[in-house]
Amino acid sequence: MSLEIKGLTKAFGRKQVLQDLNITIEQGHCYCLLGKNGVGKSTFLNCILDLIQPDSGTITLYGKDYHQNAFEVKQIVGALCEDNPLIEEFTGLEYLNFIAKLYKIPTTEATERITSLTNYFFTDKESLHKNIAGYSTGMKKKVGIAAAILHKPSVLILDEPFTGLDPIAAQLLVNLIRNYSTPGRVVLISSHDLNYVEKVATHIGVLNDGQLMYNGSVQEFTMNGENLIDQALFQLLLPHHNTESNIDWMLS
Ligand SMILES: Nc1ncnc2c1ncn2[C@@H]1O[C@H](COP(=O)(O)OP(=O)(O)OP(=O)(O)O)[C@@H](O)[C@H]1O
Repeated sequence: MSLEIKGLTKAFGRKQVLQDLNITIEQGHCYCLLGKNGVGKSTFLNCILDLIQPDSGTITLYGKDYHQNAFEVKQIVGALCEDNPLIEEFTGLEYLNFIAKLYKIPTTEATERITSLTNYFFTDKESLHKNIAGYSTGMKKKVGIAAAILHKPSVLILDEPFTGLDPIAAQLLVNLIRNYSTPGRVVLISSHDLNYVEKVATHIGVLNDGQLMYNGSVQEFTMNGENLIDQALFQLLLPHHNTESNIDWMLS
Protein backbone atom coordinates (compact mmCIF):
# COMPACT_ATOMS: atom_id res chain seq x y z
CA MET A 1 0.00 0.00 0.00
CA SER A 2 1.11 3.60 -0.51
CA LEU A 3 -1.01 5.83 1.66
CA GLU A 4 -2.39 4.41 4.87
CA ILE A 5 -4.46 6.39 7.35
CA LYS A 6 -5.33 4.76 10.64
CA GLY A 7 -7.63 6.05 13.37
CA LEU A 8 -7.55 9.66 12.16
CA THR A 9 -9.54 11.84 14.54
CA LYS A 10 -9.95 15.60 14.61
CA ALA A 11 -12.24 17.95 16.46
CA PHE A 12 -12.51 21.73 16.33
CA GLY A 13 -13.66 22.69 19.80
CA ARG A 14 -16.70 20.54 20.53
CA LYS A 15 -17.28 19.75 16.86
CA GLN A 16 -16.03 16.26 16.06
CA VAL A 17 -15.12 16.53 12.37
CA LEU A 18 -13.20 13.29 11.74
CA GLN A 19 -13.80 10.22 13.84
CA ASP A 20 -11.46 7.26 13.73
CA LEU A 21 -11.04 7.29 9.95
CA ASN A 22 -9.25 4.37 8.34
CA ILE A 23 -8.35 4.51 4.66
CA THR A 24 -5.76 2.72 2.58
CA ILE A 25 -5.08 3.98 -0.92
CA GLU A 26 -3.08 1.70 -3.14
CA GLN A 27 -0.62 2.70 -5.83
CA GLY A 28 -2.22 3.47 -9.18
CA HIS A 29 -5.50 4.48 -7.60
CA CYS A 30 -7.20 7.81 -8.01
CA TYR A 31 -9.26 8.14 -4.84
CA CYS A 32 -11.97 10.82 -4.86
CA LEU A 33 -13.35 12.00 -1.55
CA LEU A 34 -16.96 13.17 -1.72
CA GLY A 35 -19.37 14.56 0.84
CA LYS A 36 -21.62 17.48 1.70
CA ASN A 37 -20.31 20.97 2.47
CA GLY A 38 -18.56 21.22 5.81
CA VAL A 39 -18.30 17.46 6.30
CA GLY A 40 -14.53 17.53 6.76
CA LYS A 41 -12.96 16.77 3.36
CA SER A 42 -10.46 19.64 3.48
CA THR A 43 -9.74 18.92 7.13
CA PHE A 44 -8.91 15.35 6.16
CA LEU A 45 -6.59 16.43 3.32
CA ASN A 46 -4.97 19.10 5.49
CA CYS A 47 -4.22 16.49 8.17
CA ILE A 48 -2.50 14.36 5.52
CA LEU A 49 -0.57 17.42 4.34
CA ASP A 50 0.53 18.17 7.90
CA LEU A 51 -1.19 21.57 7.74
CA ILE A 52 -3.54 20.57 10.56
CA GLN A 53 -2.50 18.52 13.56
CA PRO A 54 -4.91 15.60 14.05
CA ASP A 55 -5.97 14.76 17.63
CA SER A 56 -4.95 11.15 17.06
CA GLY A 57 -4.19 8.69 14.30
CA THR A 58 -1.27 7.79 12.07
CA ILE A 59 -0.52 8.59 8.45
CA THR A 60 1.94 6.39 6.58
CA LEU A 61 3.19 7.14 3.10
CA TYR A 62 5.10 4.46 1.24
CA GLY A 63 5.80 2.73 4.53
CA LYS A 64 7.10 5.85 6.33
CA ASP A 65 5.30 7.45 9.24
CA TYR A 66 4.52 11.03 8.24
CA HIS A 67 5.40 12.71 11.49
CA GLN A 68 8.60 10.79 12.12
CA ASN A 69 9.86 11.47 8.56
CA ALA A 70 8.10 14.74 7.77
CA PHE A 71 10.89 16.30 5.68
CA GLU A 72 11.47 13.16 3.63
CA VAL A 73 7.76 12.51 3.12
CA LYS A 74 7.04 16.07 2.02
CA GLN A 75 9.48 15.63 -0.89
CA ILE A 76 7.20 13.02 -2.44
CA VAL A 77 3.90 14.86 -1.91
CA GLY A 78 2.44 17.49 -4.23
CA ALA A 79 -0.62 19.45 -3.20
CA LEU A 80 -3.19 21.93 -4.34
CA CYS A 81 -4.86 23.30 -1.20
CA GLU A 82 -8.43 24.59 -1.19
CA ASP A 83 -7.37 28.22 -0.71
CA ASN A 84 -4.54 27.80 -3.27
CA PRO A 85 -1.94 30.03 -1.60
CA LEU A 86 0.46 31.53 -4.15
CA ILE A 87 2.97 34.36 -3.95
CA GLU A 88 0.92 37.03 -5.67
CA GLU A 89 3.81 39.49 -6.16
CA PHE A 90 5.53 36.95 -8.44
CA THR A 91 4.65 36.38 -12.08
CA GLY A 92 3.33 32.90 -12.91
CA LEU A 93 6.72 31.93 -14.37
CA GLU A 94 8.66 33.34 -11.41
CA TYR A 95 6.45 31.38 -9.02
CA LEU A 96 6.90 28.08 -10.88
CA ASN A 97 10.67 28.61 -11.08
CA PHE A 98 10.69 29.36 -7.35
CA ILE A 99 8.85 26.09 -6.62
CA ALA A 100 11.29 24.21 -8.89
CA LYS A 101 14.19 25.64 -6.85
CA LEU A 102 12.53 24.63 -3.57
CA TYR A 103 12.42 21.05 -4.80
CA LYS A 104 15.97 21.33 -6.19
CA ILE A 105 14.94 20.39 -9.72
CA PRO A 106 17.98 20.96 -12.01
CA THR A 107 17.54 24.18 -14.05
CA THR A 108 17.32 22.61 -17.52
CA GLU A 109 14.85 19.99 -16.32
CA ALA A 110 12.83 22.65 -14.50
CA THR A 111 12.63 24.85 -17.61
CA GLU A 112 11.46 21.88 -19.70
CA ARG A 113 8.78 20.91 -17.18
CA ILE A 114 7.54 24.48 -16.71
CA THR A 115 7.41 25.06 -20.47
CA SER A 116 5.50 21.83 -21.03
CA LEU A 117 3.02 22.46 -18.20
CA THR A 118 2.37 26.08 -19.16
CA ASN A 119 2.01 25.17 -22.85
CA TYR A 120 -0.49 22.54 -21.73
CA PHE A 121 -2.66 24.79 -19.58
CA PHE A 122 -2.16 28.36 -20.83
CA THR A 123 -3.18 29.51 -24.29
CA ASP A 124 -2.39 33.09 -23.25
CA LYS A 125 1.36 32.90 -22.56
CA GLU A 126 1.64 36.68 -22.04
CA SER A 127 -0.19 36.39 -18.71
CA LEU A 128 2.59 34.19 -17.31
CA HIS A 129 4.83 37.29 -17.35
CA LYS A 130 2.34 39.29 -15.27
CA ASN A 131 1.93 39.30 -11.50
CA ILE A 132 -0.29 36.55 -10.11
CA ALA A 133 -2.24 39.21 -8.17
CA GLY A 134 -3.94 40.17 -11.45
CA TYR A 135 -4.90 36.59 -12.41
CA SER A 136 -8.45 35.26 -12.50
CA THR A 137 -9.43 32.42 -10.12
CA GLY A 138 -9.03 29.86 -12.91
CA MET A 139 -5.59 31.16 -13.92
CA LYS A 140 -4.44 30.97 -10.30
CA LYS A 141 -5.81 27.43 -10.10
CA LYS A 142 -3.81 26.40 -13.17
CA VAL A 143 -0.60 27.83 -11.65
CA GLY A 144 -1.38 26.00 -8.38
CA ILE A 145 -1.89 22.70 -10.21
CA ALA A 146 1.32 23.13 -12.24
CA ALA A 147 3.22 23.90 -9.00
CA ALA A 148 1.78 20.79 -7.33
CA ILE A 149 2.92 18.50 -10.10
CA LEU A 150 6.27 20.07 -11.04
CA HIS A 151 8.46 17.78 -8.89
CA LYS A 152 6.59 14.64 -10.06
CA PRO A 153 5.27 13.70 -6.61
CA SER A 154 4.41 10.08 -5.84
CA VAL A 155 1.40 11.32 -3.89
CA LEU A 156 -0.68 14.04 -5.56
CA ILE A 157 -3.36 15.63 -3.39
CA LEU A 158 -5.81 18.02 -5.03
CA ASP A 159 -8.50 19.84 -3.03
CA GLU A 160 -11.31 20.99 -5.34
CA PRO A 161 -9.09 21.04 -8.43
CA PHE A 162 -11.91 21.56 -10.96
CA THR A 163 -13.63 24.48 -9.22
CA GLY A 164 -13.08 27.71 -11.13
CA LEU A 165 -11.67 26.04 -14.25
CA ASP A 166 -13.35 26.59 -17.61
CA PRO A 167 -14.59 23.39 -19.32
CA ILE A 168 -11.55 23.24 -21.59
CA ALA A 169 -9.07 23.56 -18.73
CA ALA A 170 -11.12 21.08 -16.66
CA GLN A 171 -10.97 18.52 -19.49
CA LEU A 172 -7.22 19.10 -19.81
CA LEU A 173 -6.93 18.46 -16.08
CA VAL A 174 -8.96 15.25 -16.43
CA ASN A 175 -6.50 14.04 -19.08
CA LEU A 176 -3.55 15.04 -16.94
CA ILE A 177 -4.87 13.23 -13.84
CA ARG A 178 -5.63 10.10 -15.86
CA ASN A 179 -2.10 10.09 -17.25
CA TYR A 180 -0.64 10.86 -13.85
CA SER A 181 -2.36 7.94 -12.08
CA THR A 182 0.30 5.37 -12.96
CA PRO A 183 1.05 2.25 -10.86
CA GLY A 184 3.80 3.95 -8.81
CA ARG A 185 1.63 6.87 -7.73
CA VAL A 186 -1.36 7.78 -5.61
CA VAL A 187 -3.81 10.55 -6.50
CA LEU A 188 -6.22 11.81 -3.83
CA ILE A 189 -8.86 14.35 -4.78
CA SER A 190 -11.66 16.10 -2.94
CA SER A 191 -14.32 17.38 -5.31
CA HIS A 192 -17.96 18.32 -5.76
CA ASP A 193 -17.64 18.20 -9.57
CA LEU A 194 -19.03 14.73 -10.08
CA ASN A 195 -18.95 14.89 -13.89
CA TYR A 196 -15.17 15.15 -13.67
CA VAL A 197 -14.90 12.75 -10.73
CA GLU A 198 -16.66 10.20 -12.94
CA LYS A 199 -13.88 10.58 -15.49
CA VAL A 200 -10.89 10.21 -13.17
CA ALA A 201 -11.83 8.19 -10.07
CA THR A 202 -10.92 4.56 -9.61
CA HIS A 203 -12.09 4.64 -5.98
CA ILE A 204 -14.55 6.71 -3.98
CA GLY A 205 -14.81 7.70 -0.35
CA VAL A 206 -17.97 9.33 0.99
CA LEU A 207 -17.49 11.23 4.21
CA ASN A 208 -20.48 11.83 6.47
CA ASP A 209 -20.77 12.60 10.19
CA GLY A 210 -17.03 12.18 10.69
CA GLN A 211 -16.93 8.71 9.17
CA LEU A 212 -16.71 7.02 5.80
CA MET A 213 -20.16 5.97 4.62
CA TYR A 214 -18.60 4.39 1.56
CA ASN A 215 -15.03 3.38 0.80
CA GLY A 216 -14.45 1.28 -2.28
CA SER A 217 -14.27 1.03 -6.03
CA VAL A 218 -16.21 3.19 -8.48
CA GLN A 219 -17.68 0.05 -10.07
CA GLU A 220 -19.19 -1.06 -6.79
CA PHE A 221 -20.38 2.48 -5.99
CA THR A 222 -22.21 2.83 -9.32
CA MET A 223 -23.31 -0.83 -9.36
CA ASN A 224 -21.19 -1.54 -12.42
CA GLY A 225 -22.31 1.59 -14.23
CA GLU A 226 -26.03 1.12 -13.53
CA ASN A 227 -26.05 4.46 -11.68
CA LEU A 228 -24.15 7.65 -12.31
CA ILE A 229 -21.93 8.79 -9.42
CA ASP A 230 -24.30 11.69 -8.62
CA GLN A 231 -27.31 9.32 -8.42
CA ALA A 232 -25.40 6.87 -6.23
CA LEU A 233 -24.25 9.70 -3.95
CA PHE A 234 -27.75 11.14 -3.64
CA GLN A 235 -29.21 7.75 -2.77
CA LEU A 236 -26.53 7.18 -0.19
CA LEU A 237 -26.77 10.57 1.53
CA LEU A 238 -30.47 11.38 1.09
CA PRO A 239 -32.29 8.08 0.51
CA HIS A 240 -35.75 9.31 1.58
CA HIS A 241 -35.63 12.80 0.17
CA ASN A 242 -38.59 13.67 -2.02
CA THR A 243 -37.16 16.47 -4.12
CA GLU A 244 -40.39 17.55 -5.78
CA SER A 245 -42.68 17.69 -2.74
CA ASN A 246 -40.21 20.06 -1.06
CA ILE A 247 -40.61 22.69 -3.76
CA ASP A 248 -44.36 22.34 -4.45
CA TRP A 249 -44.94 25.93 -3.37
CA MET A 250 -42.81 27.20 -6.27
CA LEU A 251 -44.91 25.48 -8.88
CA SER A 252 -48.30 27.09 -8.19
N1 LIG B 1 -9.71 26.10 11.62
C1 LIG B 1 -10.95 25.74 11.94
N2 LIG B 1 -11.48 26.10 13.14
C2 LIG B 1 -12.71 25.72 13.50
N3 LIG B 1 -13.53 24.97 12.72
C3 LIG B 1 -13.06 24.59 11.51
C4 LIG B 1 -11.75 24.96 11.06
N4 LIG B 1 -11.56 24.42 9.83
C5 LIG B 1 -12.70 23.77 9.53
N5 LIG B 1 -13.60 23.88 10.53
C6 LIG B 1 -14.94 23.27 10.57
O1 LIG B 1 -14.77 21.89 10.30
C7 LIG B 1 -15.84 21.42 9.50
C8 LIG B 1 -15.26 20.76 8.26
O2 LIG B 1 -14.73 21.77 7.40
P1 LIG B 1 -14.02 21.40 6.02
O3 LIG B 1 -13.55 22.66 5.41
O4 LIG B 1 -13.04 20.34 6.27
O5 LIG B 1 -15.25 20.79 5.21
P2 LIG B 1 -15.35 20.41 3.66
O6 LIG B 1 -15.99 19.07 3.61
O7 LIG B 1 -14.04 20.57 2.99
O8 LIG B 1 -16.39 21.52 3.16
P3 LIG B 1 -16.65 22.14 1.69
O9 LIG B 1 -17.18 21.02 0.84
O10 LIG B 1 -17.70 23.17 1.95
O11 LIG B 1 -15.36 22.71 1.19
C9 LIG B 1 -16.74 22.61 9.24
O12 LIG B 1 -17.80 22.58 10.16
C10 LIG B 1 -15.86 23.80 9.47
O13 LIG B 1 -16.61 24.89 9.92
